[in-house]
Amino acid sequence: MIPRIDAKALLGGAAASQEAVRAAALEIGFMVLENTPFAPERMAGLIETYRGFFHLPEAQKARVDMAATGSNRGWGGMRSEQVDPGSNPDLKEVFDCGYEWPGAGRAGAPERYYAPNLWPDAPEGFRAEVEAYYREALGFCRALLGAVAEAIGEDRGYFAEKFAHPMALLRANWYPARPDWAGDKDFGIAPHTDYGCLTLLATDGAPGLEVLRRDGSWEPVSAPPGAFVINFGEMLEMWSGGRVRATLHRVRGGAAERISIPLFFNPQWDADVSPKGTQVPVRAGDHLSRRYDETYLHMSKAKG
Ligand SMILES: O=C(O)CCC(=O)C(=O)O
Ligand SMILES: [Fe+2]
Repeated sequence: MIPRIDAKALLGGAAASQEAVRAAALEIGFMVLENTPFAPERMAGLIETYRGFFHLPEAQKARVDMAATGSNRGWGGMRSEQVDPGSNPDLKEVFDCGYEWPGAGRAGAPERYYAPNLWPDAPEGFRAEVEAYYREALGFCRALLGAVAEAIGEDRGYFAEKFAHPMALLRANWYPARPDWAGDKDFGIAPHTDYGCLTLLATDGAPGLEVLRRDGSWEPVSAPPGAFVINFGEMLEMWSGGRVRATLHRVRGGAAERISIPLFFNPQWDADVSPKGTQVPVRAGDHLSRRYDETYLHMSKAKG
């Protein structure tokens, strides 16, 4: 069972909440956070703002198509991403924006990790609302990662100091109703693990997300606006020496459209995410680049 945890109690240091997070991180890889600082109305509004964008005519969305760029900022159309080589490309559209760091080049960071965002001219107010959420969600993720570090027996700052310029990516997923012709290899998002440390996932409350249990069955999980599904990614699994679990999950897609908004909380590009005591460093940027090249089809094509 995926635990449901009170965010206020957790961030206030309540021992029972910490214990629940510890079990979630080390055994399940998923948890639901309730009683968060994000009001349900605000999150429902954000979802409607993204919906307004996804419902625009295709030609208008194409003006911010990431496929015309070498990076992953802006709109990604249907089947533009394949998260599982054994399944077909995903039946979803996405809108991605990320961390902008004007000094990235001077610091030696490759441009792709901190590429400039692309903003559509509609719906009105889209950019301001999304940017405000990005900033606040980033702050919340920082606090949360500190609490997770503590819960698994590390210093609060153990991971946090590698997030000065996080390669954090805010995405909206739009899953239209599952088409009649869809088969066994067609998913809204095929089974995958997330690439980074921690994912803060807001949803419209509709079911759809399923998490792989150890017995091989799939457990549905949902959270209404204002609550979040949290899961842990590949970098945190590596960084913690395999203690924290990055768990497979998927969305098949249903009769009605569905929107989810994950914030992938990734460390800064040059963070070493190898386990303690290993001789060979693993740079966060290299891991992310490899996974991006494998999944965004416009990037794997660009590589030849
Ligand atoms: O839509 C969802 O509930 C999950 C999305 C997801 O797993 C992802 O974007 O990585
Ligand atoms: Fe995911």
